[in-house]
Amino acid sequence: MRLDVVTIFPEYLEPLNVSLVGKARARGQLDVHVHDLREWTYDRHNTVDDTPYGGGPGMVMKTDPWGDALDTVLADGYEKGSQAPAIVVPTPSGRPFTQELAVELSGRPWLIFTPARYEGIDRRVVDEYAARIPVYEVSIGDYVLAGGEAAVLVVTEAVARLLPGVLGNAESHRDDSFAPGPMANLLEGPVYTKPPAWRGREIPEVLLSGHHGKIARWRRDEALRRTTANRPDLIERCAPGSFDKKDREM
Ligand SMILES: N#Cc1c(-c2ccc3ccn(Cc4ccccn4)c3c2)n[nH]c1N
Repeated sequence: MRLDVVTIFPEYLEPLNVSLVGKARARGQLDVHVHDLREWTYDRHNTVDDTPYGGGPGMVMKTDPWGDALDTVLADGYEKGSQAPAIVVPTPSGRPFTQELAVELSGRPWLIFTPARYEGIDRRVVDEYAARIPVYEVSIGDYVLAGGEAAVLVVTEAVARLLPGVLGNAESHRDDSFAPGPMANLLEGPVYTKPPAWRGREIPEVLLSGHHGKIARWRRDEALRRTTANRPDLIERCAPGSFDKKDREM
């Protein structure tokens, strides 16, 4: 997968050099290019913003730098053999970024992220490119950030971990919160490791029993308990009859 990021804060994307994404880059599973939007400005102040038409607070990011940057990025990718790009626009007004959307994006060969600042990008930029390639406008949550770079880090990590061979244990996806299967729409339950006792707190006995069926049942019960407590909305999403009455009275 090729990832391009166009930003006025390229240093914000330094975390893409470390940990899971950094290792995937080193193994050649991810080809990441971070671009400084100001390289496509030609005035002495490298201006990327201007006042909003219609008045209102803040500034809007100008069309030309984004158009020139995206044209250059697209030309470079095509020239190097990349195909089927999609643009990902982080925005507070976007569709919720979910595990399902992460799975969809992980199936694409080339993502171009356009994290903006100020009040966002002139709408005509999105309209220009949406006319010829898929554009995903996504929000990582119901809170307001000052820009889209943090969202790029979130989306990139959620997508990269789904790429074949990136997560060491191929089974790890199976128990993901929100992943399809028996744990779909359930949050992960508690996890434990050695020592068996710590400051007088012991491990749930079932986890030391070696009885895989009982352990699986306990984990599912704990996931249901945590989901009921923290995300009752997810319980409603589960298929009717997923849990018998006893399950839900825990
Ligand atoms: N994803 C995501 C986001 C963002 C986000 C993403 C990109 C930009 C570019 C500028 N701003 C500031 C801003 C504040 C208010 C109204 C418009 N724009 C962004 C905020 N906020 N919250 C999320 N879940």
